[in-house]
Amino acid sequence: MRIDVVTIFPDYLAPLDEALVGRARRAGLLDVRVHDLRGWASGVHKAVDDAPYGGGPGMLMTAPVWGAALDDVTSSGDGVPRLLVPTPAGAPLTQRRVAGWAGEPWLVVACGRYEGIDARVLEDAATRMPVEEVSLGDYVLAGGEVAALVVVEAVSRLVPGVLGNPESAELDSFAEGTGGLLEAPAYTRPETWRGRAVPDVLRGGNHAVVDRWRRDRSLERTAAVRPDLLDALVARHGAAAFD
Ligand SMILES: O=C(OCc1ccccc1)c1cn[nH]c1
Repeated sequence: MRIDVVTIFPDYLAPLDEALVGRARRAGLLDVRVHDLRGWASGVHKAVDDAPYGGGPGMLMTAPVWGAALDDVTSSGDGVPRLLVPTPAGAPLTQRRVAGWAGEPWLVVACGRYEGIDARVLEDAATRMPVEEVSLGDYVLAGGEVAALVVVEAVSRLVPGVLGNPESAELDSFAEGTGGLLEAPAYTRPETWRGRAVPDVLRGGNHAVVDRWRRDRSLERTAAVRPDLLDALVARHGAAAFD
């Protein structure tokens, strides 16, 4: 899979050289390319922003610069990429969307800064490729770079071969393996730590009992922390959601 990231702060994406994503890049499983948007800005100041029409605070990133950058980046590979744009105004990021993107051959992530990007950029891009605006949550960051790190990491770990043990992705919270519930509490050695013992059921060898115990803890935790997820499960499976 290829992932391109366009940003005015390329060094903000340095963490993609580290750990899981870094290893996958070096193993040739991921082709991640970071581009400095200013490479497509002209003039001595290489301006990428300007004041918003209609007034309002702050500055906007201009269409000519983003248009030129996206033209080059999205025509530099095989086929047509899916363009992802982190923004508070986007649709919520979910594991389901991440899983869909992990099946794509090529993603491009556009990192906004200031108050965002001139609306015509995404309108224009959408005439040539799929474009999705994505929100990490109902808060505002200073720019899209941190969100890009989240999206790249979430997608990368689902790319075949990237995770050492593919089963761990199946048992993530929100994944199908846990039936869309939150993960149960987990334990490792030592068996007792500061007077707290690992639950007996986990130290026995009975896998059916362990699975039941984990499911019950997942249901309890989901009911306590994310009743919305539980409601969705019940809506989908009825009482079987508690099996
Ligand atoms: O702040 C965010 O994106 C960066 C961004 C993009 C455009 C203008 C300002 C900031 C964000 C918040 N939740 N999800 C994404």
